[in-house]
Amino acid sequence: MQAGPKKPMSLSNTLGAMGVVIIALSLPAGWYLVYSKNLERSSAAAAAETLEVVDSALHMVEAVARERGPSNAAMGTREAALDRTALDTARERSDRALAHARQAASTLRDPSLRDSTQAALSALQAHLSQTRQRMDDHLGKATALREATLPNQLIQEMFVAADMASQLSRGLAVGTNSVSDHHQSLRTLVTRATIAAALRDYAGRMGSVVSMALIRGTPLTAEEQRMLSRIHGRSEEMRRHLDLNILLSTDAATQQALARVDQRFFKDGLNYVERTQQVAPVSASAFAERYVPMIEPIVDLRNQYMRTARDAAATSLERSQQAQIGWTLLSLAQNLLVLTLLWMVKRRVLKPLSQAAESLRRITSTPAGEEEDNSKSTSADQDEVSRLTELVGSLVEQSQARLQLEARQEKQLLELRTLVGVDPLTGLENRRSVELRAKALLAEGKRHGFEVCALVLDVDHFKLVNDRYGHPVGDEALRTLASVLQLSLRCEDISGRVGGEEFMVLLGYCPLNHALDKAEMLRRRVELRPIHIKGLDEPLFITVSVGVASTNAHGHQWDSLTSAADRALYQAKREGRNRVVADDASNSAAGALSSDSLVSPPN
Ligand SMILES: Nc1nc2c(ncn2[C@@H]2O[C@H](COP(=O)(O)OP(=O)(O)OP(=O)(O)O)[C@@H](O)[C@H]2O)c(=O)[nH]1
Repeated sequence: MQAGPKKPMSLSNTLGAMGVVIIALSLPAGWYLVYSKNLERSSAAAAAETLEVVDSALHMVEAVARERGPSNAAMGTREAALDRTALDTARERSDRALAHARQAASTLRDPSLRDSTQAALSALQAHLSQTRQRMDDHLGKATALREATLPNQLIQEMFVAADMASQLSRGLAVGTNSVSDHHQSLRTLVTRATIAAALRDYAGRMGSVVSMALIRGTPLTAEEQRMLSRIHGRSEEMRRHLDLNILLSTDAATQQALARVDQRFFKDGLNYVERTQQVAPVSASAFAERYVPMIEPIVDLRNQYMRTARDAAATSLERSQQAQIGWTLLSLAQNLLVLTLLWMVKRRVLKPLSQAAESLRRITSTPAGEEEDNSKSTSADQDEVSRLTELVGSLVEQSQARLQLEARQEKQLLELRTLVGVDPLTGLENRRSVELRAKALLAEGKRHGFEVCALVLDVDHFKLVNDRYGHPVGDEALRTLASVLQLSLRCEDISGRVGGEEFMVLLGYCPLNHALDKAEMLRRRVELRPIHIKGLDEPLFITVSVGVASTNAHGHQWDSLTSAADRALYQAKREGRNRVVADDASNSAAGALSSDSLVSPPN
């Protein structure tokens, strides 16, 4: 079987298909956009949450480092004078910080980071417990029985605990980096906060080393000297890093915090440690009292970094939430707009087009009985516009045919009217009709003995009207004259156009004096009737000359009566036009009759 020619799709269906394609393309694009914005938002949320965990870890690092001070003091105090209050408070603070860090770590989204953090926290807790137990055993012994080298070992173990806590916080900071790939500023801030926390630990270690010597009451050992210079070296390294940050930082609060660390720890604090070794020794608690406030600005700096990081994370989260909402709404609005546009085109363009095509189809449909033109395509094969175009084409064809038909009909009507005795220009009777009816009237007048008068009216200087204003204006003048006749005569009077600009009126049962009055009235009305011509400012006026003849003078014969009226008309023309003249014989007959006061007998 051979496949037929492919049918074009209707515009409505094309529009529908376009809508489906646009929506099908834009939905995944919109979805992808919203999805990627959602990823950014959850990445920002995860970064903000991880920051909290890092912050709690840094607090823990500090708490563990601070536990060393009371531990040192306790180990350097004689058994009898031992007051554990400060030590217990410091341990409780460390435990609280550890518990808080453990709780915060449980919220981490990355399971491997969460598990490794929990494991590191457990290890730290175990190490601390063990070290504390050994310390408590040591403190429980009488001073004389105490092992002399154990405090140093235990302080070393506390250093290990601090190292474990620092390592844990660095691991978390690295974890934060992976979460906040899109948040470069967060990464930098967390790294700096970690450095500050590490610096705080090193500063504390310096104090611990010096305190131990002060507690012992002996100068620093060679090992302690090496340890101090190592710590000093690391601290200076961090200082260089932080000084570099001063140059990079644009935040005034951070710059102030950095300047305070520089002044209080790197200048005052390190000088004090140096002096304490060389000049007269002080008590451990007096040293701690002066030294600890000098390292506090490092904690402030760390807090400042974390504060800035938290603010940046919150701003980033807020922005990404707004962006997600914005893009979701935009994507929805775009789809809605496309659908609305398509719907409007369908409703405002295609529907009226179809309705217009349907109306045209009804107008142009082949009348019943006639055969359909099979060469024309059917509506099902076409779209709305081609259908409408074809229908308009056939409507134009039909109108042209109709116009030709109307012209033919008008011509036929003209011929018909001439045949039935109507003058086509004025609508009055033509010469033939006037003559027929006049002869009937004359015959009746003759039989019943009544007088008939004939009036012949001729437009004066009509040739001039034609020559000056053109033939159409002349025609209009003739129509005006005809309307004056129609409005002025009785229905039983006979009137008609018998020549170019010549009209005739026959009045039955009419004596000559009445006929003359009537003729005068007609002449007057024509003279006064303005003819308004398009394009002319002033109206046109015409006059007529009227010739009148009576059967009383000429008998009831058509030829003799009309000849007499014609003669009277020529006389009126000769006498100057725009006047009514009765022929002499008619006047005489009327004169004789009026003197006799008699009605003329029938001929
Ligand atoms: N517009 C128009 N002119 C017509 C018609 N029939 C005759 N005429 C014109 O009427 C004019 C008659 O001119 P004339 O016979 O010279 O008479 P006139 O100019 O009226 O002069 P007088 O009768 O002597 O006053 C001619 O120019 C004819 O062409 C018609 O149906 N329409």
